[in-house]
Order: sequence, then structure tokens, then C-alpha cells
Amino acid sequence: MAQRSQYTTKDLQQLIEAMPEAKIGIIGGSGLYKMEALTDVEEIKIETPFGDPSDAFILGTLDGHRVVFLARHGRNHHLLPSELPFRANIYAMKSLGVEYLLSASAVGSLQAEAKPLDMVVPDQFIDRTKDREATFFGDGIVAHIGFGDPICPSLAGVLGDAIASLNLPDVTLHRSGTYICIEGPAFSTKAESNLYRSWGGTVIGMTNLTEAKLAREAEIAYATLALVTDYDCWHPEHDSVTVEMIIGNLQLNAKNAQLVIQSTVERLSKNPPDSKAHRALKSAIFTPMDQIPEATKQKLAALLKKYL
Ligand SMILES: CSC[C@H]1O[C@H](OP(=O)(O)O)[C@H](O)[C@@H]1O
Ligand SMILES: Nc1ncnc2[nH]cnc12
Repeated sequence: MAQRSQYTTKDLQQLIEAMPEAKIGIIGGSGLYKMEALTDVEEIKIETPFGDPSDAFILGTLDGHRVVFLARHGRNHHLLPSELPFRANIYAMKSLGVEYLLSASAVGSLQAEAKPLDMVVPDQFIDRTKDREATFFGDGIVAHIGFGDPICPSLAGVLGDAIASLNLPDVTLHRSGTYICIEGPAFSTKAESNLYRSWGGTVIGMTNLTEAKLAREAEIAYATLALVTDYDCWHPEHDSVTVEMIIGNLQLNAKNAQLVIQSTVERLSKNPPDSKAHRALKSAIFTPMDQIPEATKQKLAALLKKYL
């Protein structure tokens, strides 16, 4: 492994030029702290105008394709969902040239048919977070991105096809679903869990909505591999969720998740799909470019450079 080194935002341009771009990014959630199959691994620490990301970025090759991996909660799982530096993580992905971002996440199931070990590729979110910085904009630039379809349908399609092709034993694929994103860190009450069920929620987690929103602002196509670990606390025939329960299923899930990611990366590299997410800012920025403060333009350079 290359020695860990320190880069500043100013050095990023040189960094990108000095190595092949990683167009595909992977964010590993609870239980997925590394990708075993990565080769030619290089660990890079990146500073961003939004602070330090969750951990060093792991650049590597997956079956011949360059990818970059980040452990969402840090490799030792030391960051709470509310403590995650979502903006720094996505800004750094953008700076590295990432165009497609795959998230792997542990979720609770809110519907009987999505059972532990199943895989859900959500297409919608409901936001129950309350304590997060969920935009890059402000400080003299106003932008409103479209978020009606918060997950990139093209990327989700590739991810779904990859899961289906693997025929994983004991795993049912659900190609759509609504991910309820709570603030955490406590799990929900039974009344909340039942409320989310009545809203049509399919799965529940604490991280992906914020990430998806920022990825859209950064014009990165984003999709979630939601790995069911539990039935939250609503199911009359199952115990309420505990960390112990989650960890047991995560160990099984993490292996499957890596197979799915490998197959998705292979498919994406062969046939990168068009994504509307790549043009999300085209008609989203209200403030005239010449009115945006220079410092803000510099801060958002990785996002705005094609519009400046
Ligand atoms: C460890 S259980 C709760 C924790 O797991 C999920 O994290 P991630 O989305 O990063 O896999 C969930 O969102 C909570 O943060
Ligand atoms: N039941 C649950 N609620 C919130 N986040 C989760 N992550 C895994 N299971 C969860």
C-alpha cells in the first residue's frame, strides 16, 4: 500500500492529473469497511473546503477498473450518522472525478416482504433528519436542484441488473422502495415505525438521503444498495432491532454486497449510462455567475468549474 499522504484542495488538480480518474465511487456503510478484491491500492487523505472526510480514500483497481472507496463511518466505525461529514465526503468524490456513486447501507425493513438479507434498490426517500448540513450552496450562491427522483434511475437499473444476475441464495431483490432517513442514533419507537409503514416506507436508515442530495448537487449519479438487517421494531413476530442483530446479518450481507458492487462496476465500466444527474446544476443556479463572490466560487470550484 502506498504511504498515506496529505493533499490540500489546491493540490487536487495535480492529483487528478497525476493518476487515472476514478469515475466510480463506492461508499461502504455499516459492515462494509473495505473492499477485499481491490488491488493496486493507494490510500489518499483529502482535505476539502467542507472539512475532512470520514476517512482516507482508498483508490484501487477492481477487476481492471479504477474505483475509489470510502468507509462512511470511518474504518473503525467511530462516526455517528449525525457526525458524518457528508459534504466533505461528496466534495472529495467530485474532486477525484467520480461520476457514479454507489452506496452500500444497512437498513431495517418496514414491510414483511423485505426480509433480512434481502436487497432493496430504493427509488425514493422521506426525510426525517433534523440536524444536518445538506447543501453546498449559500454564501452568495443560490441553487435549487430537482430532487423528485432522488436516485439516478439509470444507475439503479445497472445495480438492480447486477444483483439479479448473481442469483444470490436467500436474497430477494426489490427493485424499488422508499427509504425513510431518520436522524438517529437511536432506533425508532414502535409508533414511529408504524407511522413510516403507513407512509409507504419500505426500509429505514440514517444516512442515504443526505448523501443523495449532496451527490445530486455535485452532479454525481447516486444509487443505494440497501441491505436489510432487521425488521426495525414494528413486526409482531420479530424482536425489536438491536446492534447485535444487525451485526450478525451484516457479516453475511457484506460478502454479498462486495459481489454486487464488483458486478455493478464491471457493467458500468463497459457501458456507462447517461444520467440526468450529470446535468443537475444546468438550470438550478439562480444567482448570476458574475454576482457570486469570488471566495464562494473558489470554495465550490469542483462543482462549478464547468459553469464558470
Ligand atoms: C449499525 S446500525 C445503524 C446504522 O447503520 C446504517 O448505516 P449505513 O447507512 O452507513 O450502513 C444506518 O443508516 C445507521 O447509521
Ligand atoms: N432499524 C433500523 N433503523 C435505522 N437504521 C437502521 N440500520 C439498520 N437497521 C436500522
